[in-house]
Amino acid sequence: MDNSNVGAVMAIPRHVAIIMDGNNRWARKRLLPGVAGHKAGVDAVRAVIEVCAESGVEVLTLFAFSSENWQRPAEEVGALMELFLGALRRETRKLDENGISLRIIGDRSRFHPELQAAMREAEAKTAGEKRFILQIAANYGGQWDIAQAAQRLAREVQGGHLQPEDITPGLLQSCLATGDLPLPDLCIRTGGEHRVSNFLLWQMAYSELYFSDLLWPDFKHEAMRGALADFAKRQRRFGKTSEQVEAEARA
Ligand SMILES: CC(C)=CCC/C(C)=C/CC/C(C)=C/CC/C(C)=C\CC/C(C)=C\CC/C(C)=C\CC/C(C)=C\CC/C(C)=C\CC/C(C)=C\CC/C(C)=C\CC/C(C)=C\COP(=O)(O)OP(=O)(O)O
Ligand SMILES: O=P(O)(O)OP(=O)(O)O
Ligand SMILES: [Mg+2]
Repeated sequence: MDNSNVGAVMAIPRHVAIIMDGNNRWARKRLLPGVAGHKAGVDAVRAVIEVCAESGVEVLTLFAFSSENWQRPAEEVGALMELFLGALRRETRKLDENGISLRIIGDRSRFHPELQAAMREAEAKTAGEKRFILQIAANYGGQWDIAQAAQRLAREVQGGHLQPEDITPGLLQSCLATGDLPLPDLCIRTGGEHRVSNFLLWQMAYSELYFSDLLWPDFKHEAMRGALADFAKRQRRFGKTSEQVEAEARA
């Protein structure tokens, strides 16, 4: 499977994925409740959308809530759900007016019906040919994504529409929640931890990883531009040698 894409040549990532970590620590440092950190994090969301859209990035995927985050205290989970609902109600029109299409990936069945309805409405309102796709991962887990793709394929085999040997990495990839989008070229994690926490496990096979010690609410325009500049300096080899990649660039 060819995992390379145009972004590799132009040095602008087509798809940026971000683990927005460090909101609670940001709040604690200010003696504020954790939810104040999540609220402050929404401004950083706005800043990275602006920088990515103006830089020519096509897809931005933000990890807003993992399949493991249900284990947090009930008050925090409740506050996050309120924040999601508020953002959907407040920001959908602005997204549409700015040529941004919203998509939500993850298992929605566990969300309150009101939140599920707001998600569907926001997606419908912003659907269509857009310059930029904002993808929010909510109740998302990379392991869940691979399992749901396997289930879809198993149903096809069971129905007699597919042979087991037809299941290739490319076919499985097309059944992931991000199936029709380019793979993430750049994956950023803020908050100083160096792990992927069950984010886009399959899709990150060849992503460039960028770790920032900044806590998410502090990751604004300048920090995002710094991450893009760092990406532009990297040589992506996809298994080849430097010499091969350089020769291809000259050709
Ligand atoms: C288009 C184009 C090309 C234009 C060019 C011109 C140009 C520049 C245009 C600019 C466009 C412009 C003006 C943009 C402005 C932006 C705009 C129009 C709107 C802003 C939109 C906005 C604020 C939000 C949009 C989202 C939305 C409408 C709704 C989605 C609702 C939803 C489901 C989620 C919302 C996400 C959100 C807003 C907040 C979530 C809270 C947050 C910040 C982070 C949560 C952090 C958390 C709970 C965990 C951390 C990360 C994680 C999920 C897991 C890993 O961490 P964890 O700690 O669990 O790991 P360990 O246990 O330690 O391992
Ligand atoms: O963004 P969060 O809630 O994961 O914060 P922290 O990592 O500081 O606990
Ligand atoms: Mg965290």
